[in-house]
Amino acid sequence: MVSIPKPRLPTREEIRKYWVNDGPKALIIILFVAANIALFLYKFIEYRYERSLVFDILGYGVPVARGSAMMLKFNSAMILIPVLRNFLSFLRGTFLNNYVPFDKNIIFHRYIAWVICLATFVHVMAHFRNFHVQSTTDLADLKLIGIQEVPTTWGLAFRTLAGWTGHVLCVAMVLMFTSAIESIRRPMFEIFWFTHHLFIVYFGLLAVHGLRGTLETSTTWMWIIGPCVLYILERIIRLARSKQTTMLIMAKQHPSRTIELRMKTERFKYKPGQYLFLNCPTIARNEWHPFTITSAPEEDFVSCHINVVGNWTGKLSTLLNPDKRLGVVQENLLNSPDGKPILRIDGPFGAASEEVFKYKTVMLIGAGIGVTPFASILKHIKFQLSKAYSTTGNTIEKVHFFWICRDRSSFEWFSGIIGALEMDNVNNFLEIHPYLTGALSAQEVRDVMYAGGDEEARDQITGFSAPTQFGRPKWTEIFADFSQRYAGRDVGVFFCGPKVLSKDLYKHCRKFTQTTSCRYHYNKENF
Ligand SMILES: Cc1cc2nc3c(=O)[nH]c(=O)nc-3n(C[C@H](O)[C@H](O)[C@H](O)COP(=O)(O)OP(=O)(O)OC[C@H]3O[C@@H](n4cnc5c(N)ncnc54)[C@H](O)[C@@H]3O)c2cc1C
Ligand code: HEM
Repeated sequence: MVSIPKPRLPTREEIRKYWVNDGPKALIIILFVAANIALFLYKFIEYRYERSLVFDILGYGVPVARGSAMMLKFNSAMILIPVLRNFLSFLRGTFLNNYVPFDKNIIFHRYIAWVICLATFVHVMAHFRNFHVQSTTDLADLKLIGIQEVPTTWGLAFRTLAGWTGHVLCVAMVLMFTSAIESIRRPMFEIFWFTHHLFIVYFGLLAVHGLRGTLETSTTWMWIIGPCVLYILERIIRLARSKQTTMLIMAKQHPSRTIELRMKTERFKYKPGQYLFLNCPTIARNEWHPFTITSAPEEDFVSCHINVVGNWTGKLSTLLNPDKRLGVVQENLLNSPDGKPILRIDGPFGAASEEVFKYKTVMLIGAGIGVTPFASILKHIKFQLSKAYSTTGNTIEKVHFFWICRDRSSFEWFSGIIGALEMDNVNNFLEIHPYLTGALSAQEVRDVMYAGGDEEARDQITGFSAPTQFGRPKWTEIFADFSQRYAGRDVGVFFCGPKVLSKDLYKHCRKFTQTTSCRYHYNKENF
């Protein structure tokens, strides 16, 4: 006979392990859902039971429309918070960072948006029912609830402030939502970006939508004014920063379609792992693209490494390197040939990789250009090492750096920094694990086979003393090994690269946190 285990409460250790990767997000979602249910019920109950005269005359349409409107006010106030980049970067520096998963901001923004979508649907359906009921109710009954004439359905839908603004709001939302779904946003980012600015229409119309309400005075503006003011401040800060002069001190073309930019701008203070937005007015006046900062705060310039993948990055590469040369292609440039500033910078902004310094043991996993956040972090550690690392407050004891590249040339731009770190490897703090996932060309195979002399001690692909492994990392074996080495410890896992690999790593972190005494804290960045 199969025995069914008795249900039991989770132990403190089980809760602790669950909390490691899923706790903060789950808690916020529970609070968010509870707040929505509570707000809906609060208004629903008021119009169903306390103002029952309205209910007796117009039926369920009113309490449902009021309940969903309450949700819309709350969620419209909330939706701006996760996109206040400067505000969130500030909050990351406070105690809240221990409880709030700030790097999941866009996920929350999307969740809130979909709740808005659901509440809008319910609200619109309930109002269409109301319009029908109102247009077929006796005037004497309508007068009891303050309505002075029997309206038509058409009149209610299009000739009232709430009616026409509601319809325009729906059209704006359909455009915003359809252009924001991943299959449109990824390949047509600009279309998404410009359509998304219909949020200005959204907030403008939302503020006035209920102003001529017959049943109660509209309070929507009170809900949204705070976040809107914060958002306007955010845009003012971005604008002010973008006006600062930026000098392109060097542009260097690397072999792997990567262009390195070294810039100097006024008052630009950042932490390792942060990112910035770049704008090139010659290419597009209003287009800002995010790039991770690859220099360390100790350096006297700000650098980014840009993979040429599409329209904007392609145009930037052509502007800076029209002859497609390798090496340094521009120096000390302030303006483009058309006289406009060559580059404008907005930032810095906080990212998941900033959290690296919270852990003693970390796994940094960079795939392809996803290695950029770790460039700044590793360089920063190198600078700290050279000035008595242990006294600076940084506590990292062990860094496992997994670097996964498809071709040999992709190792080129960053290998100098890693090589230098390897030489300076105090207490063996850095272990490098290079992986080459693509095949070598015939020439590369010859180079590797016939290289000799002193070079033999070093890996022929990367130049590191750690040998390059061919193929993809075997994560199950790696995690099993680390779980023994770091038993009982908290290990920060930081990944930047493609989504599929991110999902795989996340699964491994969860599984090995649940099944071993090692606690893996997963953090990711997706470009
Ligand atoms: C936080 C962050 C840090 C990044 N760091 C780096 C880096 O260090 N090096 C690097 O090479 N790339 C980085 N990227 C990716 C880089 O922003 C895009 O490759 C670049 O914007 C592509 O623009 P495009 O017009 O040439 O390509 P497109 O063909 O238009 O787009 C290629 C991809 O980039 C995305 N994308 C396009 N425009 C934007 C934009 N304005 N904002 C966000 N995503 C966009 C698209 O969704 C698409 O997936 C980062 C992205 C993010 C979000
Ligand atoms: C009523 C609905 C929505 C409103 C009012 C809204 C509002 C905003 C605002 C104000 C921004 C910030 C723009 C900036 O500062 O540069 C933004 C960004 C963004 N929104 Fe929305 N949005 C809505 C719906 C959605 C939906 C449905 C999705 C996706 C499914 C989405 C995905 C995004 C993304 C990916 C960003 C970019 C964030 C970043 O990179 O900083 N939004 N949105």
